[in-house]
Amino acid sequence: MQDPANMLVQVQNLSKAYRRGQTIVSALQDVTLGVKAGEFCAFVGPSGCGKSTLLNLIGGLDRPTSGAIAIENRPVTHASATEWTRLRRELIGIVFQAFHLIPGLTVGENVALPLLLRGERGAAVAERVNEVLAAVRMDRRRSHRPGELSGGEQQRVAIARAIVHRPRLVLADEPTGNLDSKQGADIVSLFRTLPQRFGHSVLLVTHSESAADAADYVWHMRDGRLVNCVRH
Ligand SMILES: Nc1ncnc2c1ncn2[C@@H]1O[C@H](COP(=O)(O)OP(=O)(O)OP(=O)(O)O)[C@@H](O)[C@H]1O
Repeated sequence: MQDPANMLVQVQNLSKAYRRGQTIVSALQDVTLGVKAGEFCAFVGPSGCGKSTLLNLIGGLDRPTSGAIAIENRPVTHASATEWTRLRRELIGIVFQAFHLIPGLTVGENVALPLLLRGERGAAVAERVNEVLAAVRMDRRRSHRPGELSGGEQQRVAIARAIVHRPRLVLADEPTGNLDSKQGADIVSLFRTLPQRFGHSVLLVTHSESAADAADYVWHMRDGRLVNCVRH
């Protein structure tokens, strides 16, 4: 058994069922796992096996049917929507397949948003935005709008936005799904190297074998369950 004190994320017997008309869909069944600070963990498995459901539960974007989640040893299973918003502002960054940048804002303004939402202002915001944009090699595009960037560049900006508030945990759901293989490999290498510099953990949901290969370990999922774990 792993020492709970070392765990950034602890998931215990987590299950999620959805009602679809008269039937109950069991999306996640009895999942237990722990993630340590700084670890890069990938989840792979066939479509519909519950990967996004698991990530959404850990990020508070959905609620479990049963089981428990703790982040930094804080029980968050029954956190309210407001508490989850605060937790995400403090501790969690999320990267989606579809980038979700705000088209009317510049790259710099998009990346600054999580800091502004926390009430931060002034030179410290500009400095931090510059630091993370440089880390994803997008500092020269600070004044561009998302529509002027390639998909890979937009995803690099989305990663900068996800780490700007120094989260302990970054959740990424199919972040290379809209990219060609070269851009995808670039994004995966950022997920590999950024934790070494910024110290966060990464949980990555992917269909890509090569993306999963970059992780410290890979959980294979099937029918809502974790079936085995491969360490690299
Ligand atoms: N909001 C919902 N309402 C009903 N069923 C849902 C809902 N969200 C997910 N499901 C079902 O739960 C199961 C797991 O879905 P999930 O999206 O977690 O799988 P996945 O492994 O991420 O799939 P993919 O690789 O295709 O994204 C699927 O059968 C899906 O149809």
